[in-house]
Amino acid sequence: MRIPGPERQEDGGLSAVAAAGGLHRYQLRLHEAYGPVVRFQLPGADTAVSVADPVLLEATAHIDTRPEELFAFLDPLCEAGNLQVLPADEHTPWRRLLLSVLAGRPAHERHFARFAELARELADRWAGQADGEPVELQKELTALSLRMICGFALGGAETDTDRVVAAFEEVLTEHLGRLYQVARADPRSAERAEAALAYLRATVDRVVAAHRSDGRTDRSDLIGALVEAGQSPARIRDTVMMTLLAAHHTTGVAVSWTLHLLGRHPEAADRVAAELDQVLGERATPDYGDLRRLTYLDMVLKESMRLFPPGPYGARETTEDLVLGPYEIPAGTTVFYPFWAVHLNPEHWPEPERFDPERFTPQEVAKRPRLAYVPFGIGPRSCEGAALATVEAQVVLAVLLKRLRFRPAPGHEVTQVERFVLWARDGIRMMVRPRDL
Ligand code: HEM
Repeated sequence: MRIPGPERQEDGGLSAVAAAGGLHRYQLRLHEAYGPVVRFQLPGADTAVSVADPVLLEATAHIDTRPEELFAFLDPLCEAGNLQVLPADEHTPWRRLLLSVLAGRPAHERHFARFAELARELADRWAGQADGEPVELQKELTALSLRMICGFALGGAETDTDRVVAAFEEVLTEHLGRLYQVARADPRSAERAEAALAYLRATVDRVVAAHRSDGRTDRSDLIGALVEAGQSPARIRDTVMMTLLAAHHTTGVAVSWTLHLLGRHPEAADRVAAELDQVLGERATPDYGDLRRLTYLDMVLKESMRLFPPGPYGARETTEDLVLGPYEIPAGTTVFYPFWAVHLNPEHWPEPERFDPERFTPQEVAKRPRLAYVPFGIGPRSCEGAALATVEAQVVLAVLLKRLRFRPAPGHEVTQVERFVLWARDGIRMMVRPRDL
């Protein structure tokens, strides 16, 4: 059966996306009009097939190839081949290695105290915020998660975290600016980004050299694991760069969207605060072992990533013919993953726009198909950092919400824009006050 979809447009689909108010709204409209499988013009990829039904998605979950053209903007950040589009035979061992560190409890436990300390410093600063002055959550929380992941990936002692953070920001401003065709304020931005990238690579090389000379490594050490597995110096540099890139915006925005939602749902914020009081007592910060007892906080975080998935899309390329329900998809097709639209599919999420953490009780989760909720993507190219990101987000939320209360800044409108991550166009400004006041 022929896959339904709109007529082809001369401009490659750009004006249709713009007229809908962005790719997400366009996806919602397409799926409403044509059903769960839609053929459409995806800017940058000619034709793609979008799948918004979690049961049909299962038939794509094994695909291990991404379309190269959609990820070409990351080429300049990799020296040994773009990690997002590595061929499957190279990707599989690399993924296994990353998972052995990022998903492992030893790494989470080892870095936990530092994560909590960084969150506490931010809570201290916000607690002292002048009365009536809002804070900008998105900027501060993405900066916080960059600090966390720098410490995680590069270790502490020999690395100047402030300088690494500043260098990474330079690289990001230039390369994301190119992607989104945003004019850079600094005419020397490209030159500075090149120098910053060289500095970051040299920093990784120094950490690698230190590992080689002292020969010790354990399962909590990313660079140690890469060195031990015999990865080339260029691949190690690329992996650190990609980890910083994948980790900091996503985790920071997950926390800021969660606080945004709690600010608009005081009854849920009260319940989170009561849970924190019960689990932590007088303690200001959780231990690693406390996290699994913060069940309501976890439900809130999940509901937030359903409504505002930090990574709203994914894509694959079929390497063989595929049957999707009544449709046949030939090899070489771009399959577009509209994770955000999947999260709003009314068949599995009644009143999909409503914030309701109760959707994530174990009983409710068991009623839904596995792929109805996919904030970390699908299959062999899904996010290797999912477990680490969850620990980071939980500890930051626990520390902030034990101490502080957030409410919307009067007159500030929060507007979503789809970038590399789901971003708030003008930031997320909120009023913060200590809970005991
Ligand atoms: C809340 C935070 C995060 C969210 C929502 C998120 C989400 C995602 C999504 C949607 C993808 C694409 C998956 C797909 O195509 O199926 C992805 C890929 C990836 N993420 Fe995350 N991520 C987060 C944090 C992190 C962290 C902390 C790290 C590393 C420490 C990380 C490392 C990666 C890597 C390396 C990939 C590429 C996967 C591959 O090609 O094998 N992410 N992430």
